[in-house]
Formats: sequence, C-alpha cells, structure tokens
Amino acid sequence: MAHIFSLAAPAPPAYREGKLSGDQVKFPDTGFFQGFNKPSRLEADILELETTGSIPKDINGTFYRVQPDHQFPPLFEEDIHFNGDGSVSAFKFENGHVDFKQRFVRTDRFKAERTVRRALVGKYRNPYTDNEMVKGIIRTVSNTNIIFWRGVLLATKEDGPPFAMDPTTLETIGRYDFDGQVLSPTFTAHPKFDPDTGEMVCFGYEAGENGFDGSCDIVVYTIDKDGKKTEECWYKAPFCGMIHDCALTKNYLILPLTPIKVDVERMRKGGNKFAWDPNEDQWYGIVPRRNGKPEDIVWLRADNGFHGHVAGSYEDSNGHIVCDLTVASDNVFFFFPPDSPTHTPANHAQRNKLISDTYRWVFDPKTPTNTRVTPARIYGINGEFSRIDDRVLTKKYNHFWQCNIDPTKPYDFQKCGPPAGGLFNVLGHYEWDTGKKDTWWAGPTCTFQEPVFVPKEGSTAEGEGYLIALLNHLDVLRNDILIFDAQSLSQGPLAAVHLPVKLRLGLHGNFIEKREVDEWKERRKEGGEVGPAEPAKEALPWQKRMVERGEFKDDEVLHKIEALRSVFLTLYRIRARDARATP
Ligand SMILES: C=Cc1ccc(O)c(OC)c1
Ligand SMILES: [Fe+2]
Repeated sequence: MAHIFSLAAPAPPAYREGKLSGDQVKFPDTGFFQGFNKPSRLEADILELETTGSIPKDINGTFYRVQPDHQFPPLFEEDIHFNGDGSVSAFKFENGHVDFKQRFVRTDRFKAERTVRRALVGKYRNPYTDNEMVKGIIRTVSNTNIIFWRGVLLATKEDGPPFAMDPTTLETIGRYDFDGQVLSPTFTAHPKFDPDTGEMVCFGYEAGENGFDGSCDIVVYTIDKDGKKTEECWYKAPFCGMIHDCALTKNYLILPLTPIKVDVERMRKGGNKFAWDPNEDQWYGIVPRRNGKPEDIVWLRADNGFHGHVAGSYEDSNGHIVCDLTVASDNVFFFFPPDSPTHTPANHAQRNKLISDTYRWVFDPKTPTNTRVTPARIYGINGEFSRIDDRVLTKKYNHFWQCNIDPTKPYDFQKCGPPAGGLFNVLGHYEWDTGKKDTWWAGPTCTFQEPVFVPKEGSTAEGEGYLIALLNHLDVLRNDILIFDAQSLSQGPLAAVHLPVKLRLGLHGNFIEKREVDEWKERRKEGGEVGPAEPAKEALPWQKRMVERGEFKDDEVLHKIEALRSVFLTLYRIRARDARATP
C-alpha cells in the first residue's frame, strides 16, 4: 500500500545542480540540515520550564545565547550551518523558576527574505552568489554571539555590523552603529569588556571598502562606559585571514590571525569565502589599547594551527602578555578545504583525530614584528569554547571551563548518528595553578554547547559560582540546561531544566544579572537618563558609495517589491537627495 504521503506524481528534486529550484519548501538533504541539525525556525515563549532538582534561588538573571537557524531553504544545496539566520534564546532565571523565549534577529537580510518568502542571499560571505535583488544589502545573519551593552543586546557576526535587540522582549531594534560612531563594514562577534574601566574593545577585519573585498584592513575601536568612542585605529594584516576572537590585557589587544584565507577571485567564481592554507603560520597581532598608530602593530608567528577561542589574558610582572587559547592541530572548518588538494579532515573519523589543546603563549610586546614564537605551556586537554569568570578578564586568573572531547568514552552511534557539531561529551573545569582536571561526562547520547559562568551573589572570589550549559540529547532531539557548582563539575549537575523542543547548535552566550538588566531598563526608558537605544539612521559608507557609483543596476526590480523598499529606504533617501543636488 502506498504511504499516506505518497503524491500523485513523484516530487521533483528541490535542488538542481546544487541550486534551489521549483516551488517546494524543502531543506537540503545534507548533513548540515539533518538529524540534530534539522532546521527548527521556532519562535516561542514558554513560561515555567520543567525542572529536576532545585534551581539555585540565587541565580537571578538571563542566560542569552544565539544559534544559526536558516529561515528558508538556502539558495545553494551545499550551504553551511554558519550561514543560518541568527536566532536568540533567553532563559530567564528568577527565584528558582526558569522561563524561555526565542526570537530571530530581524536583520536587513531576514526582512528582505521574509518579504519574498524565500532565500535571496547566497553563500556564506560571498555576495557574488546573491540574487540581484539584494545587491548592496547588509548580508549578515548576526548568528555568532549575543552580548549585553549599555542596556541592549547586540547580536553579532564578524561579517557585518551588530543588530540591537531589546533584552526583555527580544524585539529587534535595528542595526546598531553606536550612535553613528562605528561605521566599519565588519564588526567582531567577540568584543571584550574591561571589568575595571567598563570599556568595550572591539575590532573588524576585512574592514576595508565593503567588507567583502579581501582587504587586509583591521580596525580597532574602544567605546567607553558612557558609550563614547575614544579610540579608533586602522592596521594592516599580513594576509586576509580569519580573526575570530581576541584577547584583552590592561594595555594591549591581541588578534589571533588564523591561516584560513579569503580569495576574491575564488568568490567571484562562486566558490568558498575561505580556504585553509596548511602551509601558512598562525599569527598574533599585538596592538596598544591607548593611542595606537597604524605602524604600532607587532605580528608574531608560530607553526600552522587553527585558533579556537580565548580563555583569559593578562600582563605578568615582566610586562609580558599571557594569552591562553585553544589551537587545533588541523583545519576545524572542513567545509573550507585548501585550494590545492592537500589534506583536510574530511570525514568524522579524521575529524575526531584533530586535537584542540589549550595553549599558553607569553608574548613580549617589545619583540620585533615577524618574529617566530613557541608556546610557553600546553595544558594537555582536548576541547573548545573556553570560558572564564569574566570579572578577571585582563587580570592574572586561575580557573577556566570548556567543552571537551573524550573519545575513550562510549558513544551511541546507532541512536545518535555522527555527533552533530563535534563530540563535546564532557564539560571540564581547569586550574592553571594546580593543573587540576575536574570533568563530568554527559553519557553516550549527549553533548554540550558552550557553558557560561555565573558568579555567586555576594561573592567576589574568582570562580565562585555556577556553570550553566546546554545539553544536546542527540538521540531524542531535545535539549536540557544543566547547572553545576563551577568548581566541582565531577560531582554532577545540581539541577536540570528541560526544554520540550530541540534547539539548534548554537555558538555563544552570556549570562546577565537581573539587576543589570533592570537598571539599564530604567536608564533607557523614554525620558530616562540615557534614553532609548537608537538604530542606525544612515546607510553604511560602503553602501552610500555603491549608490554614488550607480551600482544598483537592477534598481527597477527593487521598486517592484514594495516591502523590500523599507529595507533600502535609507539608500533611496540618499539617492533622492543626490538627485536633487545634481542640477
Ligand atoms: C566559530 C566560529 C565562527 C566563525 C565565523 C562565523 O561566521 C561563525 O558563524 C557562526 C562562527
Ligand atoms: Fe566565537
């Protein structure tokens, strides 16, 4: 008997020659869109999540995190997870109760695509693969980090500007340019916050012209605690490679440049944004935090490796920079293989051989540029997504936490398939001073997402508090949140929060105290001390230049799509103004 869903005629393929075709709404039948990686697209509110054990009553605040989740089937069948629309989850902890909220970030791209109910933007950071209709649009999906800055959430991705959201409602306020002060085409997903000064130090790479021209320009900004930009300096990188995270000390910002490279020619041909270069060094750019000049950047280099995330960083008593981060032994981004047919871990077995240890580098900032360096210490663990007690950022610290891979533990491949997002089956707590390894294994059907550290109310001691992490149930396609005593993970979770649904594999998150959200709400109210956060009022300089050069060749199409007009409104205004100015 035919299956109940059998059609009168066989369904045509949703993708032809790798491109979306026809009118079915169907995601690709590839690893990035199957099993635990299946798109969710859920926007929801759940009051009073189910729990096991008692949630510590002194956790009062919200755990925000962001995940990529394609709103529509991608234009290209081979699309990757990192190209999915940013979807922000908020877990509000209050007096032992937990509420859930999840919303997409309404980026310009999201709004444009929603208007036409299909994907218009093409491959990851490759505008040459876009539908003509969205030429000149800000393409970012804001899917990598969600940070709290002066009363707003900023959803960030390193290929574009941040988008601001309301921390309570998760409504998108709009593109955020720090009241017109930050106009670079790109902005890091990992700004750093100085706990002593309240400053935000941030940067953009591939920041020249339009943010997709393979430029070696890096811009570094400091925004002070009152929201005023106090530093801006432009530097040059030795090549256009990825600078994903950064490390902050009292006097320096360190920029790890990973040997995964942009090639605009490859992009023009419709190829990948990045290619791994197994013959290139890993580099560290060191810049001063105050009064930096373009020539001040010092580049240090070491043997090839793939940078993960930074744990802590500080200056020691010799004025040397201690910089701790994970560095993997091979190309973590298997979806960006080398141009030449050299080795890149292609299948799961090969990828599981990849080791990502935690490295301690000690840099003398007075070293001549281009000097080769070697690590000072290697911890002897395999993991990623390191976190610290953020109150000790820029200071000598002891504790860090991360997701770990323990391949000696059993994994139920039969029930779970390949471990989506990597086999992070262990959560670890480590101490530099003692070399301690305090770990907890999640079992054969579970993996972790990035944890956050929550300081214990009333305690200022480093590392005294809780560790909160999302648990993936790869067998039953559901998530929990586990809450640990941050300094004794091995005793197991204190409590668990259960979601009735599956989240997606997210990137980063942060815990914000209720007190802080409430204080800023007061300041940001209409007529308050600071007033409501304002979205960007003008197009970015690169967009204005495109209009000036008359590069919107398919202008007519844009005019036909009513709602798309609102996305391009600013650009139209500029064009109209320019037209009036031309005699
Ligand atoms: C984990 C790193 C990373 C780097 C670049 C990205 O665009 C990204 O998107 C989610 C993630
Ligand atoms: Fe990151």
